[in-house]
Amino acid sequence: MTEPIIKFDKVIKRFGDLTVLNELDFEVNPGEKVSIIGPSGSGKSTVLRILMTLVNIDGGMVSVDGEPLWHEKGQDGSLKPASEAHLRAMRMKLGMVFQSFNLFPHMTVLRNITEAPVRVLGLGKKEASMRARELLDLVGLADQADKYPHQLSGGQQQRVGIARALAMRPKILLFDEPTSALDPELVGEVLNVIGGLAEEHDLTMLLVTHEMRFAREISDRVCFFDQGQIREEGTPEELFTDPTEERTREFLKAVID
Ligand SMILES: Nc1ncnc2c1ncn2[C@@H]1O[C@H](COP(=O)(O)OP(=O)(O)OP(=O)(O)O)[C@@H](O)[C@H]1O
Repeated sequence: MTEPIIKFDKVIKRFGDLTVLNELDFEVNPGEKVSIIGPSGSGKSTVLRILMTLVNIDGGMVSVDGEPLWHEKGQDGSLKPASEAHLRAMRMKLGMVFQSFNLFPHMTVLRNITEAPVRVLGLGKKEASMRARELLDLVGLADQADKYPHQLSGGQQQRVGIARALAMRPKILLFDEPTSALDPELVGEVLNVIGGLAEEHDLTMLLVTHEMRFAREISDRVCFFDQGQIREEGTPEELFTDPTEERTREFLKAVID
């Protein structure tokens, strides 16, 4: 059996009195494209933030690529909280595309993409530029390398965000509502790029989205989150056409109608 590349085992996350993840069990297999859907506040983005090591967990265990993420083995073999060095090493396995692009405003498009590979991976500038240009080509922006983010549309900026995440060659790519900050007419171009990646790459993809039609098209599996747990999951066909849970039906009716 394939080992999951992402595994949440009874994970608890609280913010003060609010329990956001309530003993969450969740797995993603290598190469799988999984969408997380669900009502606002159900903990979807928190799952991504935990994976990016932006927020710590309060209980349970998260593993990425077979290794504990928030823990590491001490000399006596027991698990202790992860050191900064362990978190940094684990973070390299993941890339994230943010809702608000998060590009460096004072750097050109090319430099936005080469910066981390040069600084973090130690790539030569020439090689990093060559790879960045290939990635810009992949996202349809080969002719925008020397522009600054403010000279691009939101859709173009988000495509640079995708190229920038890919430049670090992550095993897993996370998308946090990648189109929700865009004007409606710019959503399609970003979804096309993500859809193309999903089709052509063996990259593992985990996507939090409100775009139901898109989740349906690109996902191998869709998970419906509710109150910090997976209420229902299945193939897009199963979940969207014939959900078994009343709560899933209500949610889909509200967002699709
Ligand atoms: N840093 C934080 N401090 C306090 N509360 C937080 C923090 N981050 C998230 N929360 C709360 O945790 C809950 C879950 O947040 P999360 O962003 O994971 O929800 P979501 O399902 O992604 O929602 P949405 O679809 O609205 O983005 C929300 O009630 C949110 O207000």
